[in-house]
Amino acid sequence: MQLAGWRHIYSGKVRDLYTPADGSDAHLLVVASNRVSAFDHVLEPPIPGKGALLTALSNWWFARIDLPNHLVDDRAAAPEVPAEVADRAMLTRRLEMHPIECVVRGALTGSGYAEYERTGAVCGIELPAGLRDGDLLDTPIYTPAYKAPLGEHDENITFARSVELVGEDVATALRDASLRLFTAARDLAATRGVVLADTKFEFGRDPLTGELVLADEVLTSDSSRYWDASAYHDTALPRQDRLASFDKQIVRNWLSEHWDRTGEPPALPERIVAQTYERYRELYVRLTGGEPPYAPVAV
Ligand SMILES: N#Cc1c(N)ncnc1-c1cnn(Cc2cccc(F)c2)c1
Repeated sequence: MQLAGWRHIYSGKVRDLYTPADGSDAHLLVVASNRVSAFDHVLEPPIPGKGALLTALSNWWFARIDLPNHLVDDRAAAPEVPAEVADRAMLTRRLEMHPIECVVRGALTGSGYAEYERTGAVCGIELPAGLRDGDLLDTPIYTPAYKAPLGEHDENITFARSVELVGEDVATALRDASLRLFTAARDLAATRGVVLADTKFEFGRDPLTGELVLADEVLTSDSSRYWDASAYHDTALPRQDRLASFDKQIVRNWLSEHWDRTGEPPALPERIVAQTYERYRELYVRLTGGEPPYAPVAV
């Protein structure tokens, strides 16, 4: 997408990164698309309103986190944010990003559970035997990953390896901040009937002050797993329903019934698009207590 005053430099599955077209290097524009991904595929069509809703959720969390973050407050000294993306863009300070995905897990699932099944540990952290997919951990664990080159899969590493990569002081600060932020967010989500199972933070160093700065998006359902607490604790439900991702399960269930996982996935029907937006909206309302800033035009 062309944006006046900005040059596109990278597209992830669901977000796009821009640098100022005038060549200045103090800022970046992070634009959340309406794209949705599942099973490592970007799906069609986009979900109208998704980008704006997740940007609002990230901003809501940033405002409640007592750490310096990369959002630009004083926009007078920064390039203008184009109106067409204003509700789904973050104008940020450009940081020297640490090459670590700071993953914190309060429950064992996904790649963490797969590693546990193979080794009995995750990122070198030994866990009790007999844990099952989705089990809550007695205490959250920090399971960092080394950020692979853009577009490749990240590699789970031990804390000791993160020390080798970024030094003892930074590695310790990343771990301690990530565990503290996760625990606070998990406890807040629990009061809203939502289980925060895991999340991923990214941090950078401010080149002007040297301080540790929270970057990227925070605690969105693209960077985190959120489950409905009542379903999660209903042990009579099938496990897949107890661990249903708040926002993507509708899409995953429909694809499981309409795609054999070969070739490209079929386009989502309009009703699945509408139901999926409603799930994003329900998560936003449950967590924040307010309405999201944007509702797609009724079709
Ligand atoms: N945030 C931030 C940030 C910053 N404030 N300063 C320097 N670099 C980054 C930065 C670099 N990669 N990413 C991940 C990313 C985000 C959005 C879209 C993508 F495709 C990829 C973040």
